Amino acid sequence: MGFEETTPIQEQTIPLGMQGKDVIGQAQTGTGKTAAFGIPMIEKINKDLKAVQGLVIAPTRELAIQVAEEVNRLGKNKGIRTLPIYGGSNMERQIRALRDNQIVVATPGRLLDHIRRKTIKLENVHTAVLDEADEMLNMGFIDDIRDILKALPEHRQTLLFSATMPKEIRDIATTLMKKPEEVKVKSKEMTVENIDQYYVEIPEKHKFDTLTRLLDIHAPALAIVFGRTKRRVDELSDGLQARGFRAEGIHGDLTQGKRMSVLNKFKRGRIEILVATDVAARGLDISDVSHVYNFDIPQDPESYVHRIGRTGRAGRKGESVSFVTPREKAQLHLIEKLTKKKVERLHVPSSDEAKRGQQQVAVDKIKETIDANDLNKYHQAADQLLQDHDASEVVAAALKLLTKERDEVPVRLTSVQPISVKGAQRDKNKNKKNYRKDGNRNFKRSGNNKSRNRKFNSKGKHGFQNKKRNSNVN
Ligand SMILES: Nc1ncnc2c1ncn2[C@@H]1O[C@H](COP(=O)(O)OP(=O)(O)OP(=O)(O)O)[C@@H](O)[C@H]1O
Ligand SMILES: [Mg+2]
Repeated sequence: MGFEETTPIQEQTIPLGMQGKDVIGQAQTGTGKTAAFGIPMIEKINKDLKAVQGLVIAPTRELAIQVAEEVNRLGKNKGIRTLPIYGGSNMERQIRALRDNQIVVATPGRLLDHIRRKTIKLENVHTAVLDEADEMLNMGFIDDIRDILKALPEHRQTLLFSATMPKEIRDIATTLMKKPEEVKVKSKEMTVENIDQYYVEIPEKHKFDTLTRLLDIHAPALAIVFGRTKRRVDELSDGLQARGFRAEGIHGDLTQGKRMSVLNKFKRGRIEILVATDVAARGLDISDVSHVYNFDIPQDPESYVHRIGRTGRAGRKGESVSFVTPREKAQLHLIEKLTKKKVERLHVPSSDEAKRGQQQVAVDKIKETIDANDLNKYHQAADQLLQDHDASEVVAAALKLLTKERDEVPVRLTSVQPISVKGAQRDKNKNKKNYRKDGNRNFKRSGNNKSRNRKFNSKGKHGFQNKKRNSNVN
């Protein structure tokens, strides 16, 4: 797969996995936890036994598909096949496919359906993995997980992985495991060092204009904008489209087909902005995501870690910006306490700065075109133009043509209540129920494997450094 060295979590947990130990593995987002459990699982599969021997459980359909794809690639040379099973897809076809796959990656709901209908045989499962384990052991899923684990052989290895692992959840976890080894990759911060983290303090009513300005200034390759509710996501993606961005929304009320198609378009770069609820917060591995915007600050500090972790993966650089209304400052502090990392304040950009940002994109395009050195066909026309016009005039006209001038159509969003720290605690339980069940939180990964040949690195920082205070928001 082009990997040159193991990541720390892989180095520390693969040997334990091989020894048959139960493991709770915690490491930052994008650091290769999938292979950390996938490699030892594949190593222990008996190729000659045509039965399910390894089981991975993941919270969303699309994550199940992505993990199955990665494990499939890892097991390819050994001839080990991995099947994703998830709700919303054809049951009969899954039952047939189950016959020749030795590893299954499943969402809890659909797996329980198969267990209850006795359409899956689990007596040969020797390794079970809970990916995003703290999520899987949270209110929404815990009962299903207990039922699933009961259906597995007593003699088995259980592996739990996540970037976050609150203590209460870890305590529940240990009751489901046999003397687990706890591996926590040592790092100062819970978030990845190569994500530059910023916040803007801003009243609710100015958030949208600020978002579009930041998008113009940052010119992200691919960006994810997180909103708090499904309605919010719909309104945001409509608003962004109205201002000329290629944006689409994804949340639990859309059909499976629609979610898949939006996500695939995003991976191929046919849309540049994915607007999402927390349904897209965990596990998704899309390498070109350069920016994450928390349009609404997350209710749950753990969710912040996962959301911003959609960028800065496998040693790449990333940036995150969280919008905080004045009454939500306490929530930001709670996040900083969990991540042990200070989030830097970013000044709110003015509309002039946004315009300069758009022009800069045009300037960069021109520079890239010059560097590409393929202009022979244009020189004659260029010389002609320069005879008749001043050089600066010609370049300015070219820039004007290349600059996407933003149509500042007014966009009004339904306002939402600010998050209060107390409210966040109270709402937590209520919320977990909302995304329960197989189906609401799902994504797929494309076969986009470019840029695989690389080492993990976390090189020095770069990026915008506009930390001046200024709240000029017109
Ligand atoms: N040793 C390695 N060297 C280089 N790239 C790797 C290595 N191991 C895994 N990767 C790649 O790193 C990316 C991130 O891996 P993965 O999705 O497993 O991260 P994760 O730790 O599960 O993150 P999250 O907490 O967000 O789920 C993937 O594209 C994966 O193929
Ligand atoms: Mg993962």
